[in-house]
Amino acid sequence: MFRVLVSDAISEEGLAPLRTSAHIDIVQQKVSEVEEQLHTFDALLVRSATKVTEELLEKMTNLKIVGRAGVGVDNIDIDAATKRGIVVINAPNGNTISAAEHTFAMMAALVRRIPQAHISVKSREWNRSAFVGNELLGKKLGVIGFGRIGSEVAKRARAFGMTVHVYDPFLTKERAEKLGVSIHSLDDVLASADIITVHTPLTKETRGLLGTENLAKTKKGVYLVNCARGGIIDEQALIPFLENGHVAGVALDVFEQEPPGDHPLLAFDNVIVTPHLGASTVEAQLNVATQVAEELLHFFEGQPVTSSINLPALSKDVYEKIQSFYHLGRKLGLIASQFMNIPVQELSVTYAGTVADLETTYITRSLLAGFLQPRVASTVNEVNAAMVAKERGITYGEKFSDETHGYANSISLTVHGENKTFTIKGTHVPNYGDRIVHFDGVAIDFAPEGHLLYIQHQDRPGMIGKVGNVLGAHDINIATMQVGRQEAGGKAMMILSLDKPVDDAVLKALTQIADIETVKRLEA
Ligand SMILES: NC(=O)C1=CN([C@@H]2O[C@H](COP(=O)(O)OP(=O)(O)OC[C@H]3O[C@@H](n4cnc5c(N)ncnc54)[C@H](O)[C@@H]3O)[C@@H](O)[C@H]2O)C=CC1
Ligand SMILES: O=C(O)C(=O)COP(=O)(O)O
Repeated sequence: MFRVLVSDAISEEGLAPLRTSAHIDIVQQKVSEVEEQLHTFDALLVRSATKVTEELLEKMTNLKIVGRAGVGVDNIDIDAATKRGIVVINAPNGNTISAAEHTFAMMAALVRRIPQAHISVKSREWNRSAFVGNELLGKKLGVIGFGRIGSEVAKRARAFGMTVHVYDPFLTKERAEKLGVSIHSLDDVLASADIITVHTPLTKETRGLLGTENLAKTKKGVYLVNCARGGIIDEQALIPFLENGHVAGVALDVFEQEPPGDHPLLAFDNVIVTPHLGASTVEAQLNVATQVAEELLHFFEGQPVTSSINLPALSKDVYEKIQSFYHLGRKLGLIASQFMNIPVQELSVTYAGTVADLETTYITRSLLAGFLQPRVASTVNEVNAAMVAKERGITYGEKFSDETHGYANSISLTVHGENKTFTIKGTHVPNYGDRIVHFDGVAIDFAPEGHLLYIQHQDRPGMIGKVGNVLGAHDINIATMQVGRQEAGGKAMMILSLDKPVDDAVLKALTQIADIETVKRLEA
């Protein structure tokens, strides 16, 4: 049973696919109402109200996934989630149109002073001359951040006969041309626009993007719109520009602190506001809830999630192709880590044959996770493997080789430790399974499954019998046994697959057999 905590208001209809699953238990409560149960939840579903802090994640010890039914994830500590191997997903496009339409509605309301006029008429006044506005036709709209919402706002602006000047450092010329807008520097947009609307995420770079210095570069009489995130326009810095009339009006759907309380900006007649309503439509809420609910179902079924913030994107098609290699990678890492149970500095992974053409980032992350898992107490998975490796000073790299040595595909892992280097190579045989075909310089062939025993010995007659005797005396059944050697009479090895794990006494008894040099337990 998977327990899902839904801590913000999320569309009931969108959650329906989760409700129909017999394996999912949904609890709809605020975090503060379930303090005692926080450690029991596998998933957390939020909008922007719940703050998913490191402190909260610390308490949610069983948490595997955070779903954001919306776009902005600035309320989620992504680094803290990643560190704990918690997948973070969002619904990147379910509310785009609603947010763009709200932005446009705010912009129109701002220049025609609709909210002020509305309040006036409701107060039984009829003062037509007090609410003379401006037309949008022919005006220059400056769009800062030209992603999904910014571009939808621009389309609507063009339909209103506006010219659109865009600043987005990541926007290509081709895309801008296709959408009928022109790219400019930030300074040019600031200096030329009659109305400026911001549509970036809130990041270190965009916090305070419209602060004192940049506001001073805007045209006198400029209108500003922020339906993205509070803080992109610096609220404190804005006040003097409103006081001296440099800024003609501001429309805000979002605030640095939500709710803003008794904020000084609210006192200005030409500041119009809504309580973070950009995504608040029936349509958008159904879209985003359905998107995250479907992703959660995939996740719990062990399928890939497509809109993760902290995992490489993986479609179902690609996932199906890499699935076998993903498991092989994990086994290679796991076995190598136990064999090299010493500090290591570097892992080098080489892909050859058909696997080399696939999305190997994911396979490498799985291999890394397998390698790191026996070394760290907390969960290591594809989400946090790279971060954990970095923390432990382990570097890793991928190589691609044309040399297949007769295998249709192979993954080879070389681990560099202080005084030792170890290489293991595996292949996946369709409809048969994973095989380890090279182990520490010796060609061999065994399945990386279950309780394995590695024995390195001198190549002498009778070794197999001696090992069999010791295991038999301890009532340990051998399922399979593979032998390999570098050369006749030289270094040789056995890999045994056993029905149960061996204890220290058995290891000791095996080590005492003459000509046996090393014995290691390997769990795969
Ligand atoms: N008010 C509301 O209810 C809603 C607000 N939002 C917010 O709207 C914003 C935009 O969302 P989307 O368009 O979906 O995101 P997006 O990721 O599609 O677009 C963001 C764009 O900002 C650009 N960008 C990033 N850093 C920049 C910088 N320093 N300067 C200029 N451009 C920069 C990116 O290149 C990208 O094109 C986000 O902050 C999101 O949280 C989204 C939905 C509803
Ligand atoms: O999706 C976003 O980024 C939003 O800002 C919408 O926030 P909400 O889900 O309405 O709390």
